Amino acid sequence: MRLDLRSKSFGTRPVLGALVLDVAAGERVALLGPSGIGKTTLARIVAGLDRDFEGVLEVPERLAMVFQEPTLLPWRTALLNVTLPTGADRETARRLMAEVGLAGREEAYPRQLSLGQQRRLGLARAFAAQPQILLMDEPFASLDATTAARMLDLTARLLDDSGAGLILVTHDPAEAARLGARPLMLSGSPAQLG
Ligand SMILES: Nc1ncnc2c1ncn2[C@@H]1O[C@H](COP(=O)(O)OP(=O)(O)OP(=O)(O)O)[C@@H](O)[C@H]1O
Repeated sequence: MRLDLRSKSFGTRPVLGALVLDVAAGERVALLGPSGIGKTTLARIVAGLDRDFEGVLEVPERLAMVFQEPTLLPWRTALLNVTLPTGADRETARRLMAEVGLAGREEAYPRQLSLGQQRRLGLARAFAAQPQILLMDEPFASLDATTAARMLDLTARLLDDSGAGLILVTHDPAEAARLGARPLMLSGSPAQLG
């Protein structure tokens, strides 16, 4: 994917200046930088969730996004939370649920799952979409250390198996290193990323 951003503002307030973000197929990059610098804004632009910017965006057909909040459908079972938004078949969904340690919980509703389990379900859903690029915005924040480490390991394995590229928004350079993601630092000045 490639984003040639000229500028991004919220109303009259400029948030991001000119930058180029270039991510080759299968490549993993991490967007790092201080709070408020615009990491989430940049990820939302790449995801197609924010089209109100000046610039040119080229993305592959299949993108998946994992947020800090799992954003599951509360009135659907865990299995349907994987199949419905992605179009994946039930077998694929079961296999991915098993890979993230949720075998046997297919018929559970999100509220019956712990936060860590909901996050893992969100991860299974993301990979069920067979993304060419996975976008993750602080996906390991507010998890206890053991759960976060487990999620990181799972993410690394699923990325290895699928060959998907990664754009990770994080505060933590160690997370980027664990996932083999090239660190890209957002700073206040015009940037060339990639
Ligand atoms: N919908 C919005 N409307 C107006 N301003 C916004 C909106 N979303 C973000 N901003 C502002 O844009 C700037 C960048 O926010 P963004 O969330 O992208 O930063 P971030 O680097 O991801 O921060 P953090 O690491 O704290 O999540 C901030 O000053 C924020 O207040």
